[in-house]
Amino acid sequence: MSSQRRSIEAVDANGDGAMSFLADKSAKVFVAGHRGMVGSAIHRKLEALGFTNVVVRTRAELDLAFQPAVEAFFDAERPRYVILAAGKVGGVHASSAAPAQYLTQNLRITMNVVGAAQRCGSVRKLLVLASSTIYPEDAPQPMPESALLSGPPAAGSEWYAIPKITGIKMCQAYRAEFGMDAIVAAPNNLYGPCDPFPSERSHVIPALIRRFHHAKATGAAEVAVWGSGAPLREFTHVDDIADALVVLMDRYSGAEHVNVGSGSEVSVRELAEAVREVVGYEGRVAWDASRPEGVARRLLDSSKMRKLGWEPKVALRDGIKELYHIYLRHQWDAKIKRDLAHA
Ligand SMILES: NC(=O)C1=CN([C@@H]2O[C@H](COP(=O)(O)OP(=O)(O)OC[C@H]3O[C@@H](n4cnc5c(N)ncnc54)[C@H](OP(=O)(O)O)[C@@H]3O)[C@@H](O)[C@H]2O)C=CC1
Ligand SMILES: C[C@H]1O[C@H](OP(=O)(O)OP(=O)(O)OC[C@H]2O[C@@H](n3cnc4c(=O)[nH]c(N)nc43)[C@H](O)[C@@H]2O)[C@@H](O)[C@@H](O)C1=O
Repeated sequence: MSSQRRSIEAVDANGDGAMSFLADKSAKVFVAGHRGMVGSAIHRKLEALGFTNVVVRTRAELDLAFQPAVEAFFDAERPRYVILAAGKVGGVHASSAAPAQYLTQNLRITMNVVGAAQRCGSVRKLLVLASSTIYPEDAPQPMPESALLSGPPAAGSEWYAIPKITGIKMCQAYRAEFGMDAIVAAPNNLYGPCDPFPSERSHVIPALIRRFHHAKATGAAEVAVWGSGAPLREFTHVDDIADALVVLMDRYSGAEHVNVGSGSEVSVRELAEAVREVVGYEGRVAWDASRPEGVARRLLDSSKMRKLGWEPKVALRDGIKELYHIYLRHQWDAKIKRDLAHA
């Protein structure tokens, strides 16, 4: 069967005769974190697929770190499916700069959502987002799912990685004790629309787009990029992740988490060169060794995800071009707002 055909066909994933996710488009689906990069991509994807009852809440409406509110929400809404894409997320510098917030916010959100989903009794399937940072720095590359807990996560990333590992273990525990169909996806570095562009805490791609654009606009002779340029990373576009999450919701039911990565690895140096070219900046790149370098390599073994019929579609350069256009549109909108305010 072709992967295209598999990707649109609804199957009985659990083998229990219950309707599959893709055949259940009028069921209530709660997407937690729908304004974020992953949450907005899955929200768009579900709407495009024809899901008619997707429930969302902003953080102001529902603080997922506050247990009584989360339980009241689940009791009132009684969703059939839940995708947990909310959390405190940031680039290489962010979690070590705010370790208490990363550890406690992410633990609270995961515990509250998984716990309330089980307690309310309506949830047929729950998907939690982990991350490739769960693996030890010396894991074999590409990293298989079995490398989990074969050593501690990289120093500095533990504040973010430990709640992610806890999420995997919670899903396994709830599956074992309550028979809950709780699954976990572990993506590698993601990029795409709704990845914020601010400076210090952002991920590398929006940070570089912003910096190269500013240098081009001001005629700066060089742009500083963090570290040595040597680290290797695997980037996956969020629209591809949204496809993968739908495949998992529809076809996967197992205690082990599932890696999701594009399989295309680039060095930070190659990435910076690609962003420089897309933006059209003609100056120099200067490597700033005083800024965080991150782990040397982080490539996922995504063969399990591929076997489920998922293939990434967005090439990195196309994704960077799309993001640069979004950035330019934001700049233009901001300029119009400023001009109107002063008119
Ligand atoms: N980005 C990446 O490269 C990767 C991400 N992941 C995982 O994917 C998931 C989504 O990440 P991503 O989309 O990038 O993150 P974003 O920061 O883009 O989005 C996270 C969302 O969670 C919401 N949120 C945070 N705290 C709360 C809270 N207390 N109550 C309600 N909502 C809250 C945020 O709301 P608000 O906008 O109001 O702050 C935001 O909408 C996370 O679990 C992350 O760990 C995994 C691998 C890589
Ligand atoms: C899977 C995992 O992915 C993310 O982990 P990360 O790889 O640390 O992400 P990053 O985008 O911050 O850095 C990637 C590389 O890029 C280099 N780099 C150069 N110049 C800048 C720069 O200006 N900013 C940033 N942030 N990095 C830079 C930086 O030194 C590093 O080598 C987590 O945020 C997390 O969300 C997650 O789950």
